[in-house]
Amino acid sequence: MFLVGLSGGIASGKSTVVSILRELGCAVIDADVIARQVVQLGTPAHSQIVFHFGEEVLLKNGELDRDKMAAIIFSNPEKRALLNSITHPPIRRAMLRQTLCYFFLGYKYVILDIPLLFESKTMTRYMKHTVLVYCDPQTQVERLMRRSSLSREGALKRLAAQLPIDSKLPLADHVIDNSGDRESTRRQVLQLHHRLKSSLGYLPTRIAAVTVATGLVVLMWSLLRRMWQ
Ligand SMILES: CC(C)(COP(=O)(O)OP(=O)(O)OC[C@H]1O[C@@H](n2cnc3c(N)ncnc32)[C@H](O)[C@@H]1O)[C@@H](O)C(=O)NCCC(=O)NCCS
Ligand SMILES: Nc1ncnc2c1ncn2[C@@H]1O[C@H](COP(=O)(O)OP(=O)(O)OP(=O)(O)O)[C@@H](O)[C@H]1O
Repeated sequence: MFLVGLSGGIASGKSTVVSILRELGCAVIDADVIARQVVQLGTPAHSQIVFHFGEEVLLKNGELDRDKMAAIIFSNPEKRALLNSITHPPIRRAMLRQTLCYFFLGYKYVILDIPLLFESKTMTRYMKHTVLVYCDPQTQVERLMRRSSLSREGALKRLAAQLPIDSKLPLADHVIDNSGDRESTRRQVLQLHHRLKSSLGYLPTRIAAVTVATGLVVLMWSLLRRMWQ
């Protein structure tokens, strides 16, 4: 069993890649989806957000006003660190629970879609493979502006809240370049899928090696005991 960490930059195409991997039957956990669940009305994180940011970050129905929150945190690194400190611990716990569920269901590997994977100092060490969904920064800005109806300035602020995508290239084991069309991305995802599946092939070999080693230890132990008796 192993974990695959998938990341990228904002609007680089992580969700696009994830939907292809899901079509192929892979188990994928999306940190952005969990990030929405952990701040729902009535959760401890929601109360902490209200305590630290005030009721002005809420909609009339009491839910988090995500546009307002985004405007605050993408312009202010201290506020961003504060929101991260509230949301990241429950996000990590929920991801761990979902990962265990997938392993109990028999999945051999689970793909974790974590936007800030390479920004985190520790998370990559739990991943057998890391995947970067790359998109050249110019295309990334254009797609972000189109997708979120943001001004260029607003889009650049969001990019600045993350490590530059080019600096993540040497940190990843696999890169999917989503700067081109969707068909090219699909082809690369299929190749990645084959590579992940073939790395599973090593698992029986490792299990066999551990079994043989354990057998040898037991055999030597019983021989030594007979010699002493
Ligand atoms: C600020 C919030 C309310 C904005 O919500 P919104 O619906 O507009 O965006 P969404 O959640 O879909 O995120 C879109 C993308 O923004 C980027 N992003 C989100 N949060 C952060 C952050 N704290 N730092 C840097 N980039 C971020 C990621 O690339 C993410 O994929 C929301 O992103 C949030 O609660 N962020 C804090 C939790 C977090 O760090 N999430 C990232 C995954 S763990
Ligand atoms: N190859 C592509 N060609 C054209 N448009 C694309 C391509 N890939 C993704 N897009 C579009 O770019 C936008 C961002 O893609 P997507 O939502 O997959 O990125 P993301 O990395 O998941 O974003 P976020 O960081 O916000 O979670 C979407 O509007 C999507 O439809």
